[in-house]
Amino acid sequence: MGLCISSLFSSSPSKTGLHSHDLPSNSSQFLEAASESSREIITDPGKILESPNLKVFSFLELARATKNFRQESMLGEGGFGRVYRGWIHAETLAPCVASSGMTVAVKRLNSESFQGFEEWRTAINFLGVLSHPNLVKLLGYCREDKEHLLVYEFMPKGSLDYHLFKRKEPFPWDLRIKIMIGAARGLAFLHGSQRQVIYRDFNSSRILLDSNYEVKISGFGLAKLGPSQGNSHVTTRVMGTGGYAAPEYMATGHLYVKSDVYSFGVVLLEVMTGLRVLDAKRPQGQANLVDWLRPKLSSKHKMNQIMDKGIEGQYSSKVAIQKWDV
Ligand SMILES: Nc1ncnc2c1ncn2[C@@H]1O[C@H](COP(=O)(O)OP(=O)(O)OP(=O)(O)O)[C@@H](O)[C@H]1O
Repeated sequence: MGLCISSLFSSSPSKTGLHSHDLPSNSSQFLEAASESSREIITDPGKILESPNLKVFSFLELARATKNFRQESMLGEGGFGRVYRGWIHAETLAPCVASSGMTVAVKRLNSESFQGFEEWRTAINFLGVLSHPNLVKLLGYCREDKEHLLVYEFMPKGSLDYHLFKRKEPFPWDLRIKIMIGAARGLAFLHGSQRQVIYRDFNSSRILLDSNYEVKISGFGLAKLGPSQGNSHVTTRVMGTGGYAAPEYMATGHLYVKSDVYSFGVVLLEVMTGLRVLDAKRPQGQANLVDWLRPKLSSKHKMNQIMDKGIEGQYSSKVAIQKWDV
């Protein structure tokens, strides 16, 4: 499988984490106040595996596991393929009948897409060796003729963007906080290895949730190894999701570890306001959440105004403002 990524990491990847000086000021304040995390991050149980521990599935096995990729098994659709619910035996990982064994999410990449293939390969290279409670677990993959598939553990509570923007009742504050802490730990693990990993596409649809609303960062199709020694950034084609990508990366193609931290700050803003980063239906001047709200972030009074009205009373406004007080 092309790159041997595991050899590029140190064996103790989780010591540094997200340092406050790496963060946009608001995110930094949030992380310090909300997670009290430095001690916990040091004992983070993430690890880099010596070699990938992935099952190679046949296409037939995955067709069986997903009931032949039928419509009712579909969980969602991304830019490069569809994701299906499937069932495999928990120990042997062999396909089994629906509702027995363990549920998995099977991503079937569009066979004609070169970018889809690149994302498939990158996801295997990184998730094959990176193991952390806040990163989604890749169980295996399949490559047969033009077919490229990935088999992930199933995340029953869906994605953060669903809970923030699509469900009817407001998503509770305590879960929002819990999720941002989990996401920060996942990113801290990626950033903490000697040869850092830049996730590059951090956004609220990439934050998947297990049955206890524990975060599993998914995707990894755009992940990149961080700069080699002595360099501050890697130069690369501009990719990612509009609204979340750091402006200097968009302008120059220079990708920093801090580019992920910028995206974390954008998701944090979505979590605080309950609003999507980009929404052309909002009044003029408000379509881009960051452009609209950035000037308000330094004012305690204005901060109160931008918090999601649906969760009023669920948090102490003093605490919310303190976290943003810069
Ligand atoms: N492990 C999983 N467990 C449960 N549902 C999942 C899982 N992975 C993906 N999904 C569902 O499938 C949908 C599509 O996922 P996918 O990763 O293909 O989309 P994406 O995030 O837009 O990525 P891309 O556009 O890069 O392919 C997600 O929105 C989610 O609802």
